[in-house]
This record gives sequence, structure tokens and C-alpha cells, in this order.
Amino acid sequence: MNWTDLKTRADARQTLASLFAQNPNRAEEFSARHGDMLFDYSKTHIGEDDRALLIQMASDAGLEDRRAAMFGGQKINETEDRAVLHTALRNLSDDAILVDGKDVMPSVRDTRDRMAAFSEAVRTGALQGQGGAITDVVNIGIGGSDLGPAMAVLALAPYHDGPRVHFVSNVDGADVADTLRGLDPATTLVIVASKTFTTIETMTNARTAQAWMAKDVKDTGAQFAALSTAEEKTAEFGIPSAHVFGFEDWVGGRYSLWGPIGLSLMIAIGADDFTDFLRGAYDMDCHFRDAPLADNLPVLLALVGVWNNQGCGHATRAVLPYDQRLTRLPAYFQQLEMESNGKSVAMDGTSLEVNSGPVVWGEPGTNGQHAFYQLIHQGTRVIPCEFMVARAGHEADLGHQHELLVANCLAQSEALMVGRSLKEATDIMAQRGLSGDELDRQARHRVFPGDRPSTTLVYPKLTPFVLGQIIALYEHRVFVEGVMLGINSYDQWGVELGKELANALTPVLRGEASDAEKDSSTRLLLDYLRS
Ligand SMILES: O=P(O)(O)OC[C@H]1O[C@](O)(CO)[C@@H](O)[C@@H]1O
Repeated sequence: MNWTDLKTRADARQTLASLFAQNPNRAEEFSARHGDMLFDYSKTHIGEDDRALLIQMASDAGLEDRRAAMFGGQKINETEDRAVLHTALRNLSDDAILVDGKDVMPSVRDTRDRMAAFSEAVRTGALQGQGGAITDVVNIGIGGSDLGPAMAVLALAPYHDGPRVHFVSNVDGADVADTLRGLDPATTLVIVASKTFTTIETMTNARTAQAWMAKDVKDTGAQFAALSTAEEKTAEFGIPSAHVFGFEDWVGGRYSLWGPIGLSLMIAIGADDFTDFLRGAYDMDCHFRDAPLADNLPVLLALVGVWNNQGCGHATRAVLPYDQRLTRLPAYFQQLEMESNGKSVAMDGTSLEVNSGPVVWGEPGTNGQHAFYQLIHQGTRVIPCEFMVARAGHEADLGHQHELLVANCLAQSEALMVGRSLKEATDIMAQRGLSGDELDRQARHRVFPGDRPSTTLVYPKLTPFVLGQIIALYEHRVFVEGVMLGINSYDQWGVELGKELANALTPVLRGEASDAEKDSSTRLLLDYLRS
């Protein structure tokens, strides 16, 4: 890969002001549309030749072949010898997808139909709890078995017409206790969401919920469901097979929202809206698969990411949705991007020549503006920002609030780019009556360096279809960045060591095992915690 050329180009980048001055069509030429979605990346430092180099680099990395291999069910997750087929879960065509020569689609469709029947039964009251119709659903899962449905249920709140849906993830007993308090065990459905059905947090919380329900409900299994690839383990837990929704190991945890892990979302919004959500993702899949690289939204998003991170050396990326219902989206993207591309070893076992994926973080606007934007505007480090905003909100009677939201979103990217010079700040402070040294001192605090990069994604309205598009857009962006880095985006060995050590420390905390082998810092902490 041509990382040296990329860095040389990035080091020689021009300012945003000069890029716009040189090219009056920059906004048009450095933005792309797909359907009703607009992606503007003109406020980045990428010039025409830089873009050409980035596209060439993606192509040289074998992007087109890797993409075909992923969609075609080949085992691109090489460290786990698995296919990567979350796209199969939203494949709404009649096309077969073969893994090891077998079409996976009949089973995907069958599970989807079973999910729809189950969620309709819960929503209509055909499936009752011991105390009557189900009023509350509690999804117990963590990581990809929590973040996706939790994010999407909040995002699609205007479409809720089913029972209330709650999420428990943390092994901290506070989470399950606070969630179950006030719920009626006789009208609650508990969904245990775990791909492996071994995750300690989820299984511990599931057993706590089972004990809570058992005090009031004779047949707890009737009010439990399981979402897992490990169907024999769900049976051991006492969940009837009719309430078990299985999937295959070719669905990664952080990519699993589209199948059984989305059951809580389907119960909240209904099977038809859930299908619209899949339709949006499928639409983005087709765009990603078919559009030329230069017009391809996931590819462009990835190229901006690579330019900012591996090119310019910006280590973090802020995701800033101006959409309150996307409050959980930054956390969802954190797992999607950091668990996928937070790796320092390439597929062939060699060390990466460049930095791995960035630190992803964020909060919705306008809240973030009153919290951390100070650093984004005037801190010493540059934080590339990804703004997102809907053309229309759901609250038709509050259109004036949506205008304010949009104005703030656009104002931030403008302020980041344009900044405020010392001369401008001085003029402003002079008009306010300051002069001499005091004017000089005060003006310097009011300077905004500007020239800070951002992108803006505009979508028509946060519907199930559009949410599906947005998530698939980012999934494919992660894929493209991973291909360019030459890493496997679909394993997560980096989470294992901490899990192993936690398992070993539990008996030490209970006083059932010695801490003699532990380092002195860990021993100090153990002494304090046990005392
Ligand atoms: O669905 P499971 O198997 O409980 O795993 C939960 C999460 O744990 C992880 O394996 C990381 O520990 C994630 O990749 C996954 O989403």
C-alpha cells in the first residue's frame, strides 16, 4: 500500500479556504448522493489528486474482490474461518447465497417469518404472560447483543406501538435491579440475547431475571425467549425451542441487529416497519456493491476516514448526530468501528505499517455543543467531525425547533472551517471598548483557528428505512477501511485477555484462591477491596 505517498500528500495539504477558493464547484464535486441522502465531504482537506490516490489505494488493496467475496459468502474472516454475511439477513432478493455450497437464504427467511409471527403474537396479546398480555419486554445482552437493538429502539421511537422495551447489559447488579424494579413479572417477557450464550454478564443477568420471575410465575420458560447461535445451551437454560431464534456463526455480534438480535426492535415497531428497516440496509448494500468507487457513499466515508487518520494523523473521530433519537448511535459506532478495526496485526500476521482505526466517540448535538465542542474548536488537537442531520423531524408541530437544530448543525461545520482570526477577534473586542494590552490579551482568547475538517450526512427523515441505510453505510465503511488496512475486521481477540483474567480474579476476590502470582498494583487493589 502506498502509505508513504498518502502521508506525503497529507503533509502537503492545502487549507480548506484555499481548496474552496481554487474550485468554485468544490461543494458539488466533493459531495455524493444516494437516493435522498447527501454526503458532503467538501470540508475536508482532500483535493482531487488526493482523492484519486485514495481510490487507487482502495482498489490496489483488492476492495472490489474482497467486497464480492463478502457478499458471496466466502470465508473472509480468516482467523475464525467464517463467512461474513450480515448482508444475508437483509437480502430481500430471491438470490441464493452459498456458504460451503449450501444456500443460507431458506433458513434466514424461515427465522425471519418465525420472528414476525412471535412478535405479532406478543404485540396482539395472542402470546400472554401468566398475568395477561405482555406489557414489558426486557432484552438482556451486551455488546452487539445490546447496543444495536438499544440504539435502534430509541431511534425509531415514533414507530413504537408495541409493549415497552427495556435493555439490561452491565454485570453490575444495579442495571438489572433498576430495570426490573417496577415491572410485573407476570406480564414481562425476557429476551436473552447472546450469540454464544456463554457471555458471563448476560448469563448472570439472565439467571437473576429468571429468579425474579420465578417468585411470581410458575412456568418462567413460557415468558423467556433466546436469541443465539448455541441452541443446545438455550435448551439447558429452560427456554422452549419455539421461543428460540437461532442464527449462524457468519453473523458477527456487532453486525447482528438485522436478524434475531433485532427481535426486541421488531416487537416494538412491528414486522412491517422492521422489514422497512431491512429494506433500507439492503438498498445500501446494493449501492455499495454496484456504485463506482468514486460515487460510493461507504467508500467515500472510508476514504475520508483513512485520509484523516492514517494520512493526517488525527487519532479520533467525533460522531455528532443532530438527532436526539440517535443518542446511542455513537456508542453503537464505537463497537462497530473500534472492535472491528482496532487491530495492529494484518491478516497475514505482520504488524501494521500505519495506525489502526481511530477512537470513535460523540454525543448528539446540540447537547455536545454545551459540553465538549470547546476542545473541538480551540483545543490543540484536530478532531475530524462527522455531522448528521435530518431534513425533517417527526414533530411537524415543532418545525421551528427543527430549524434551530439544523442551523446549529450547519453553523458548527462552518465555524470549524472558517474560524475567527486574531484581526476579527480584535475588531470585535475593540468595538466592545477594550484597548491596549487588555484588548490584545482578550482578543487572543477569542481566536478560532478554523481549517478543521468535518463531513455532513443529510437524510430526509429518521424512518426505519433511513436508519437501515445509515447503519449499513457505516458497516460498509468499516469494511472498506479494514480492507485498506489489510486487517480482519471480523474477529475480536482483543477482548479475550481481560475476560480470562476476570474469571481468574473472581475466586481471588472471594478468598478462594491466592493472589501471590499477581503484580503488586493488583494486589494492593485486591487488599483494599477485600478489606
Ligand atoms: O452475543 P454474545 O456472544 O453474548 O457476545 C456479546 C459481545 O461480546 C463480544 O464478543 C466481546 O466480548 C462482542 O463481540 C459481542 O457483541
